[in-house]
Amino acid sequence: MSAFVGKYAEELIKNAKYIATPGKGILAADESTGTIGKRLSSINVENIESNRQALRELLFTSPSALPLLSGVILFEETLYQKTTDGKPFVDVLLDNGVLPGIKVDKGTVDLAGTNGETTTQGLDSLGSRCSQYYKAGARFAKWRAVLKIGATEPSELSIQQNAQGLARYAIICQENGLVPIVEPEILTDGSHDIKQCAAATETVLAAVYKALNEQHVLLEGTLLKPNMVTPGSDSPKVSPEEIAEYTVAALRRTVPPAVPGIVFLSGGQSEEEATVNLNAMNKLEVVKPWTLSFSFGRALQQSTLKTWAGKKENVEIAQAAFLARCKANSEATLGKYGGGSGSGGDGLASQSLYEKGYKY
Ligand SMILES: O=P(O)(O)OC[C@H]1O[C@](O)(COP(=O)(O)O)[C@@H](O)[C@@H]1O
Repeated sequence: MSAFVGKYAEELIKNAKYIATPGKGILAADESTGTIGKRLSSINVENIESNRQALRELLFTSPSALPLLSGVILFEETLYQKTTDGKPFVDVLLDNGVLPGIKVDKGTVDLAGTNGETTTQGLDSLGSRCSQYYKAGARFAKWRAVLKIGATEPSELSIQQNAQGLARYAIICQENGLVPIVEPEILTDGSHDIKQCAAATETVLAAVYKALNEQHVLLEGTLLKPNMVTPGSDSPKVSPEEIAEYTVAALRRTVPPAVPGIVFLSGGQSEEEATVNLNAMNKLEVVKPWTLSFSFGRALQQSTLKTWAGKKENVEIAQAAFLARCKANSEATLGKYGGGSGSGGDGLASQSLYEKGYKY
C-alpha cells in the first residue's frame, strides 16, 4: 500500500525531522479555553483573553529557552495573537527556529455502549481548517485520542474508533501541509500494574500503525505522542529505569523506524519525574531508531505558572523557571540530565500534577 505522495511530501518529511532534532522538544501550550481556565484559576487569575495572552507571551519570549525547543503547539486563539509590542506570536517563534503547531481536535465525547470510553471529535471541515492554519504559519498539528485501562478497557471498539480517527486526521493534515502528531493517550488512572499498561500501550499502538498504513499516511512526515508506560495512579511507583525499559520495549515492538520522533506527553507526572523518566529512556543501551523527546504541557509549565502568579513583576523569574525546565528536558533527550532541577528552592518541580479522574 503506497503512502501519501502529494505536493507537501518533502516539506512534511523535512519538518517532522526538524521537530525531532535531538536536544530539542515541544512545548504543548495548546490548552483549550476550559483547560487553561483551570490552570489560571489555580493561581487566582481570571480566564480572560488578556491573561491567556500574557501567559503565552511569557513563555514564547523566554530568553534562551527557544533554542531548546523545535515546536510549540498552540490553541486556535493563540495562533492569531501578538506580543504586547504587536509582533505575531507565529513570527516570534519562526524567527527563533521554533515551528508553530496547532491543536485541531475538538475534544472528546462518550462512546455509546462503553463504560465511559471516548472518541475524539473534529473531523468535520478539518481539511479547510488545516489549510487556513497552514496559511497562518502552522506547520504541524495535534489530535488527542484518549483511552483508559479497566477490567474490560481499552475495549476493541474504542481501540478501533480512536485508531481510525487518528489515521483520518493524519492524512487530512498531510494533504494540507501539516505534520500530524498522532496522540493516543492511555490515561494513568487505575490500580493496574506496569505490565498491564505495557500490554494496553502495545495493543493500542499496533492498531494505530495499522490504521495509519491503511489510510496511506506517510510515516516519515508524522510524529507520535504517547503516554509513558507506568503503573496506574493507585499502584506503587516503580523506578525510572523500569519505566524506561517497559516504555522503550513497547515502542520498539510497535512503532516503525520510518517515524522520526516520539514526543511524550507528561500525563500528570511532576515536572522532575517526567524529565527523569525521559532521561532514563535515552540512557538505555538498545537500538532506538527514533528520537525520544518531550511534548509536555503541565510538566513544562507548572513551576513557571506558580512563579508567575499573574504578576508582571514576576515575569523574569518565571521565565528563569521555564528555562530551567527546558534545559533539563533538552539534556534528557540526550540522556545527559543529572537530576536536581526540581530539588532547589521551593521544590515546585517535584510536586505531583496528577488529579484523579481529571477531565480536560
Ligand atoms: O484537553 P485539552 O485542552 O486539549 O488539553 C490536553 C493537554 O494534554 C496534552 O496533550 C498533553 O499535556 P500533558 O503533558 O500536560 O499531559 C497537551 O498538549 C494539551 O494541552
